[in-house]
Amino acid sequence: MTQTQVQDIFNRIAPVYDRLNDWFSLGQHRIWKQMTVQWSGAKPGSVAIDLCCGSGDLTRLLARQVGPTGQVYGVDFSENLLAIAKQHYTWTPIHWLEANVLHLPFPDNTFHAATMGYGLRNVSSIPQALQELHRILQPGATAAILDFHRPSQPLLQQFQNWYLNQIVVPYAQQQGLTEEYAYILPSLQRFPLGPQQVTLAYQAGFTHAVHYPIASGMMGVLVTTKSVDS
Ligand SMILES: C/C(=C\Cc1cc(O)c2ccccc2c1O)CCC[C@H](C)CCC[C@H](C)CCCC(C)C
Ligand SMILES: C[S@@+](CC[C@H](N)C(=O)[O-])C[C@H]1O[C@@H](n2cnc3c(N)ncnc32)[C@H](O)[C@@H]1O
Repeated sequence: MTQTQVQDIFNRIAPVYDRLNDWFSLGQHRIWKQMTVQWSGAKPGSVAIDLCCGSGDLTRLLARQVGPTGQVYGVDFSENLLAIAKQHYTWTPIHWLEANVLHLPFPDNTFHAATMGYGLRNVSSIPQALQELHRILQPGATAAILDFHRPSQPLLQQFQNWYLNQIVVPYAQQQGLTEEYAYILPSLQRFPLGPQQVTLAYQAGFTHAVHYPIASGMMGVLVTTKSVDS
């Protein structure tokens, strides 16, 4: 799928994106995103960035974590999802940026922490995204990258496939978004498993990387740190 096709998918689902995420995950995605913020190591006063921020719910959790003395940037190339993100008020001002995370307009070694929620599986080049992420992080900084994951247990794999095909897609079809949500399962099947994500992080220059399966292995968080000697 090309970058433009991905951009079009998210521009089209923008009006229902948050609501369907809450429904389909029974609200659990908010917990998964809070876990991601915790794993990023962001703390009060940090200068942090949320890549592929979409409608900004993870970005707002990051802003709450860094507090009024910190700074947060939310970056996405979906104009329609960013428009939704900008509608929300937050105590900590968030800098919203419409940009491609493969070509970020930030100097090297800028950020104390980074998050990415359900973005890595959707970029056109995972290695390039990880290299750009490594470049903008300060030495010693950590990124936490949340996405789908394929559970190792066959029964859970069958449940995940069934849920996506028999619950998610049919309901999305009622919203006229069949193609958009039918994209999830094949994108998940192409997505590297945890150990492969760790290898990709090391190849991008990170010196520490761990993948944590969550939600019975149906989701996962890659936590990776840039060397203090970078
Ligand atoms: C927030 C979530 C998914 C974000 C998301 C990511 C994508 O790449 C998409 C691509 C195309 C359309 C939409 C998305 C998209 O919304 C995770 C929660 C939403 C999921 C659709 C629900 C998946 C649920 C698990 C497979 C099983 C959960 C079982 C339990 C009932 C919680
Ligand atoms: C599934 S949404 C995730 C949104 C949000 N992070 C969340 O956790 O709900 C994936 C987002 O990645 C964005 N995206 C995909 N590739 C991108 C790229 N190369 N540059 C910027 N944004 C990108 C899409 O526009 C979309 O908003």
